[in-house]
Order: sequence, then structure tokens, then C-alpha cells
Amino acid sequence: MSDSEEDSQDKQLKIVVIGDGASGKTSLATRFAQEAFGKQYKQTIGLDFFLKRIALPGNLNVTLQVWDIGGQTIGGKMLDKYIYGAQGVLLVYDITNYQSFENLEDWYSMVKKANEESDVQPVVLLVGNKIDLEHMRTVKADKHQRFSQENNLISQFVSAKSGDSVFLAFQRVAAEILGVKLNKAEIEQSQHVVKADIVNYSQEPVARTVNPQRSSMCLVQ
Ligand SMILES: Nc1nc2c(ncn2[C@@H]2O[C@H](COP(=O)(O)OP(=O)(O)OP(=O)(O)O)[C@@H](O)[C@H]2O)c(=O)[nH]1
Repeated sequence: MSDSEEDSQDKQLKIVVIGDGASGKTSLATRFAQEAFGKQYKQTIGLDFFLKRIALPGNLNVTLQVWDIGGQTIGGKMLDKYIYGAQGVLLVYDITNYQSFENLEDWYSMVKKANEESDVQPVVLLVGNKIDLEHMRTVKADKHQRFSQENNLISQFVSAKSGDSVFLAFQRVAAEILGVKLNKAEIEQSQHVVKADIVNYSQEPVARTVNPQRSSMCLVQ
């Protein structure tokens, strides 16, 4: 295989998104992969998948497999298996919900437990979501910084609603995994607030269920 053929084959990275129910994990994945946001809350039962191809500096194309894991899986038997083998983890809380921040200890323990036997540990990004609701913030920024420093995590504040820094969050994780350095211009470009239409979900009160045939596997470029 020639160098150029080899270069044209994308690397795939498994990125899991975990954190309390309603902290905004599905909204972040949807914003990232589909550039859309839905106001209505639909609990994720089990997990959902998204795929998105991004370009990193140096003409490096990489496909992110985003595993959006339902908040209710915390006590369940499957969580270990979902997290296992992830190269990147987004540890998400809602800045207006203190409990969602406190529960990060448990979520982070699950990440460590799922990977205790592997040599390579995933890159973990601490994500404070809903910064469009700054006026309702209950988790002070210094608490966020302390948690990230104590656990040696990279960190990012985002808003799935406005799109603020969502692409940057995923891009930073991918860059960190692959040892690619993002320069200031690339970071500023990825911070942009995305303006997009609100998605109108159907009104059925039925929660999504895990069903591999119906799983929302989508590729957006
Ligand atoms: N204002 C605001 N609302 C948000 C934001 N992100 C998510 N939401 C809202 O928060 C609610 C929960 O969002 P989801 O993305 O479904 O939360 P989740 O973490 O996937 O929840 P589970 O499926 O239960 O694990 C929804 O009503 C979203 O519209 C945000 O950045 N800002």
C-alpha cells in the first residue's frame, strides 16, 4: 500500500460520553454529530451511537465513534463493558445541577475500574455543560478546576444549546489521544457558537430503547 493510500484510511476512535441523566450527553453528541439541538428531554435507555469524521492539523482525518451512554446505567452491569476500550471519555455534568457534579466521583471511578487491567488509560475530558445558563450556575468554576487538577484531567466548559465549544471539546480529546497539538487559531475556530434550528422531536412520551437494528448510527462529514 502506498503512503497516500495509507493516509487516506481514517483512524477510528471510541469516545464515550458519561455523566448523570439530563446533564446533556445526548444533546452534546447531537450537537457535535448533527449540528442540531432539541429542547425536549428524552431519556437515553442503554446507549446510542453517533459517528463523525473530523480533520486534525496535519491533514489527519479521524472518525469519532461517539457512545452516548444513558445516565441510568450507573448502577447497571453493562456500564463497564460500554466504557471498556474507549480511548477518550467525556465526563459530563450540568453546571446548574450540583448533584450532577458530585456524582462525577462515581462516574470517574467506573472509568478507572473498567480500565484497571489495560496498559493505556483513556484521555478524560471534564465537561461542564449548559454554560448558556450561567445565571443559574450552582457549581463554581474553581470547584471544576480543582476536580480536573486533582485527577489530572483536561477540561472544557460548553453549551450544547448554543454550540459553544462543543466541537472543540471533541476535537481536543481526539488531538490529545493522537498526540496532535492544536494551535491558537484552530482552538478559536472551534469555539464558535453554532446557529441551528431546534429539532422538533415527536411528541410520543416513549423513551428510546436499545435495539441494535434501530440504533442511530449516522455519518456526518
Ligand atoms: N439550556 C441548556 N439545556 C440543555 C443543554 N444541554 C442539554 N440541555 C437540555 O437538558 C435536557 C437533558 O438533555 P439530554 O441531552 O437528553 O441529557 P442526557 O445527559 O443525555 O440524559 P440521559 O439520557 O438521561 O442520560 C434536555 O431538555 C436538553 O434540551 C445546554 O447546553 N443548555
